[in-house]
Parts: sequence; C-alpha cells; structure tokens
Amino acid sequence: MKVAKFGGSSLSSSTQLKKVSNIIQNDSDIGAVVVSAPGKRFEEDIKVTDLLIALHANKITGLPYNEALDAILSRYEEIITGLEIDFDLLDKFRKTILSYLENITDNDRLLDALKSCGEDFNAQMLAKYLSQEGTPAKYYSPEEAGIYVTDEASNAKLLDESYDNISKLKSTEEVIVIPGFFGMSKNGNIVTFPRGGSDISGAIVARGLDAEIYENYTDQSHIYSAHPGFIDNPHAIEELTYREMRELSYSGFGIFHDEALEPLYQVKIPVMIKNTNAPEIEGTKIVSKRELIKDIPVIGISCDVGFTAISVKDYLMNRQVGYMRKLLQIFENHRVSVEHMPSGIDNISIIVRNKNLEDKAELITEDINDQLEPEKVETEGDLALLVIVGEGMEYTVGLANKATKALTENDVNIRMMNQGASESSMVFAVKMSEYDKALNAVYKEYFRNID
Ligand SMILES: Nc1ncnc2c1ncn2[C@@H]1O[C@H](COP(=O)(O)OP(=O)(O)O)[C@@H](O)[C@H]1O
Ligand SMILES: N[C@@H](CC(=O)OP(=O)(O)O)C(=O)O
Repeated sequence: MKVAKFGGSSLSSSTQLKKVSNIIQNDSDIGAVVVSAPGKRFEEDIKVTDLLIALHANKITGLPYNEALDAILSRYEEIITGLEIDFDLLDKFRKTILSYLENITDNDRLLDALKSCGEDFNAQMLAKYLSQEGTPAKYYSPEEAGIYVTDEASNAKLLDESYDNISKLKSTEEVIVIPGFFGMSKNGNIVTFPRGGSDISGAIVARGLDAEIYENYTDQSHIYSAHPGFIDNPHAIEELTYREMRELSYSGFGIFHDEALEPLYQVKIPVMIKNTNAPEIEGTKIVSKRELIKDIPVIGISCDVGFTAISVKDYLMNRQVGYMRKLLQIFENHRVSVEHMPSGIDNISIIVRNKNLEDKAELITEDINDQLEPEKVETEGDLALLVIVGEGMEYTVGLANKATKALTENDVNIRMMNQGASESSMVFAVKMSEYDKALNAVYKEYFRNID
C-alpha cells in the first residue's frame, strides 16, 4: 500500500484537484492521501495558509477582517464550483472559521486553529470529489485518525501512541483522506507543525499504516542537485539517502521538510518525490542506503541565507578547560540555537540563524566579554551558507580544494568553512550578496561533466 501526500502546489485550484483525483483513481495501491492547503496558482499569488495568518493578524489587532475572510473563502468557492461538489460545504467552512474567531480567546491557539483550516477544508473537498467520481473516499480529521501531538502552539511534535491509532485505519475500505500540517493535543487544542509540515504528516501516516512507499507529489519532477530557481537545468537526482536529504532540506532544499524523515528512517519506508503535473515521470527516490556512484561524490549543493557569525579570539583558548562549555552556555542562556562552530586553536566562530538570534547579538557579546574576557569578539551578519552534501565525499580526495578553487576564481570571499564530522558534508560561509555567484561557481565545478 502507498500513502500519497499532495503539496499546496498540487491543490491550488480545481484544475489541480482534478489532476490529483486522476492520480489516485489510476493507482489502486494508493490507500491513503494526506493533503496540504491550496498553494500558489502563479508567482505573485498568496498561499491560503498565508491568507489565514493575515486573517489572524487582523483579528488580534482589532482591524476589520471580512475582506481577509472573503479572500480565503473565494479560493474554496473556485474549487467547489470547478469540481461541482456540494455547495453547502462553503457555508460549513465559513461557519468553522467564524466559530474559531468567536470562541478561541488565546491568540496562539487561534492562530493554529485558523492555520489548520487550509488543509482541513481541502481534505473534505477531495474526499467528496473522489467519491463523486466513483472512488469511495473517507475524510478523517487528525483527531479521528488519532494523530496526537505535544501542546506547544505552532511547534507540534508527534506523540508515539499515534502510530498505533493510525494503524487501526488499515481495514478502511475507502481511500483515506487526512489533512496534513496539524494534530490534536491531549488538552484538546489544534496544534500545527512548523511551516511546510504536511510533509511530516504524510510521513507519520505512511509509518502508521506500514506503507510500502510514501509518494510526495509536488510541482517538480525530481529533486535536483541545486535549487532550480538558481541553476539552469540542474542535474536530476535519481536516488539519495535520508541522511543526504535531511542535510539538504535543512539548509535550503525546500522541496521536502527535513523533519519528515524522522518517522521514516527507522522503518525504512522509501519516499518518492513526484510531479502532479507529470505523474508518469518516475521522480526521485529517498532511501536508507544507496549505491555510491563513482563519478558523483557530491549529490547536492544547497544554499541558505540569513546567518550571523559571532567569532571569539583568545590566545591559548585551547588550553583553557571548559572554554567551549562556558561559551555555549551563554548562547543557551539566551535561548539561541547554534548551527555550526568552526574553530582553530585560538579562535572559534559560532554561526547562528538570524531568525533565532533576533536582536540578542549585543547582549551575547557583552556576556562573552564579561564571562570569558577574550581578546576580541566580532559579529558578522548577512552571511549565506553553501552546504555541499554527498555520502561519496568521504571516499574522494580533493573535494574541498575544488570548492575553494571555484570560489576564489570567481572572486567570492570565503568567510568560513567547516567540514562536518560525518565527512558527508562541507559548509562554506559567504557574504549574502555573493551567494548566487558562489552557488553557480561551486555547482559548475562539481557538475560540469554530469548531465
Ligand atoms: N533541489 C531542489 N529540487 C527541486 N525543487 C526544489 C529544490 N530546492 C528547492 N526547491 C523548490 O521546492 C519547491 C517545491 O516545494 P514546495 O513549495 O514545498 O511544494 P508543495 O507546495 O508541492 O509542497 C519547488 O517548486 C522548488 O522551487
Ligand atoms: N500549508 C502549510 C503546510 C504545508 O506543508 O504546505 P506545502 O505543502 O504547500 O509546503 C504551509 O504553507 O506551511
């Protein structure tokens, strides 16, 4: 049995929902479907999840919200009309949103409940349409499916008992349709996963139902070796491992959520990335282990922007026992998580994401000066990280040299570099303004002779 997850780009309009329905009807192995909210129909369009977030912002700041509500409902009206399904659904959706707005007093809880509507309504519409088209389908809310999560708003983590609950759905005769992106806490709150989290829901359902394969449908036929928005005609990856995918999606490959691999890797359910607009193309497979390809040690190069390096220089740092612990403690005290820490004998750089650092750089610097009394503390913002990933890198000599050569020849100033302990990744920090140039230079160096 397969579990198929369809992303926002696959469900952005009635035309897209019809394609999704065709895929399900033509593949009797698909036993369960997880859906996202309607995504963008064109470049400047707004995802329904973002419209719901805007509605919430209006509500909590006391601004009128009727226009925001109408913008959301008009997306569903187009789909209901195009699919010619029961028009009463639209009234039901309006009442659901209004009841959340009227009854949920806590702002964070209200945000999660509103965000959940995007996927929840899509799942109800798809189940109706499939049944109408002759493929009996049954909608299950996450609560009905037994998807229970922790109670921290917008940061759901799955409770393990959910897998047993979901497995009870195995005997369902109809195609199961479940909304992605949220679960229910034991306190009865709707709690969403982080953004892009329908991929996580899909993985959870695949594991709960012991699926043979988890198909993840999007608007690309493959995962490419670099973001197709930045590299022309990038190399299409046939197969990559969970470990490679996690590194790449954590650092910029937005096509599949890095946390969606966690439910899968122990039970080794493979993931197929497929295109809703071209389902006949096989796609990219994510597996627990793969054959290494001799001439392709690097599988992908991702690039992510918005980092700051806080660098500390202290003579004989290496001789001071507990120095790193004290330094890291300062970041922990400010609740800032650390991404990388390249170091030398007398210096160390702590690299953090700007969105986690917020405006705490000065306070952290003050604490470092007070508690460690180093020679110098420097902060450099506006950095981008280039992450080069491949299980084959461990066995190939001269790969770092290739990257530094390409960057130097293209006048890109390398601010820092770090080789992961696993030897299956390397990280280069460059100025944010140079990341496009850096990515193109390094990509060409590794993939010049590979189509
Ligand atoms: N290496 C990559 N290969 C393919 N797509 C990528 C890659 N990196 C980023 N993307 C982006 O991921 C997008 C698909 O992910 P997402 O927007 O989450 O889709 P969906 O709405 O289907 O869930 C693509 O349109 C593409 O812009
Ligand atoms: N709709 C949610 C969850 C999600 O996974 O969406 P998508 O499949 O479009 O990435 C979001 O926009 O974050």
